[in-house]
Amino acid sequence: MRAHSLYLLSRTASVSSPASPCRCFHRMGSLKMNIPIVDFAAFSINKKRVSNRKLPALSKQLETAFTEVGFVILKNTGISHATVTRVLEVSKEFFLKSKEQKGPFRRSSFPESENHGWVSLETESLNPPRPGDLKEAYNITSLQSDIRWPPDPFKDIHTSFFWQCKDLGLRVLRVMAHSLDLDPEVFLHTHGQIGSNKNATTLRSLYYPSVKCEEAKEGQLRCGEHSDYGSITLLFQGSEGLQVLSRSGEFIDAPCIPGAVLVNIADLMQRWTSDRFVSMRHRVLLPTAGDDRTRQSLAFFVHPDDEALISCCDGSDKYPPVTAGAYLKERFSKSYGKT
Ligand SMILES: O=C(O)CCC(=O)C(=O)O
Ligand SMILES: [Fe+2]
Repeated sequence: MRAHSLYLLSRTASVSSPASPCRCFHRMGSLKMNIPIVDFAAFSINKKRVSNRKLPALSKQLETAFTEVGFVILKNTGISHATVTRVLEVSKEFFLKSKEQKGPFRRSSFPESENHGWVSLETESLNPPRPGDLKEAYNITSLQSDIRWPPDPFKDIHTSFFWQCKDLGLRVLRVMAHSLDLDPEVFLHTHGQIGSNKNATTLRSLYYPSVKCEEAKEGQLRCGEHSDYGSITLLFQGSEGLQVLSRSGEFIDAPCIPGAVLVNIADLMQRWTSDRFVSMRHRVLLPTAGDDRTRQSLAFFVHPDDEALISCCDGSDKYPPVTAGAYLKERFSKSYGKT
């Protein structure tokens, strides 16, 4: 699902007139994207053993969501709202520190893990023609014992959340394999090294500071239009603000349901499934004028192991085989190209 217009303005949002100093997009109405809500209790991470009885129905629901919308909302995953709130709270303590305190954790200061670390405001453009995104992020890609961490309890809280997300991500992938009539283990084998330096899976804590939209640059957003790069993404939103591109080409507000997890297909998975599962673009607009609230979210980007060779699972040659590591390197070079 690639859309080609420069900034992808949508009918649900309009840019303020040139005469106005305010550069916000203004949301019109309260239409919400119709994303299927699926009860994942049968595969909850709290269940040591899962019964396959519910697998056919569940895999059908995921198949419908991922072929038609590219997104699904999972309830009863076993990751509690309280856990998410605590991770957001501890992350925020870090983001509120001074630049000097955050500097030593900057992305690119961890030679053993290229994507790991703090991303400062306007450093990344997820839609490269736009100015840098008005967000900060902390990427946790490496859990090696010698990696430096911000002060306690950052490490423990984020590490424990990382493992919960890994568990949930692998359970979702198992159900997806069933949806695609593949060996149930196929995605598990290709995602065997999550948490090691041989796999790029990343827990990213995002912080969108308060913005005065009249001070933003022309075309600048909190998070530019993009699709994710890996296999699937688990997204935990602290508050509303995400918009998702519909199949009819409009950006529509995604619901934010406390305790639920938004899961989307990412680009490598779309390629892997020969476009059967769709990786849809999404974005976070600037707040409307006078809204000085900050926003937070947690994204868990699930990636195959760097060495995993991704070729179309239907046996077609729609896309040439590519290793997950090489593909990701190419994508990062574009989104961080302007630094
Ligand atoms: O903050 C959000 O809700 C979305 C962030 C996102 O899409 C991303 O970082 O890839
Ligand atoms: Fe994203």
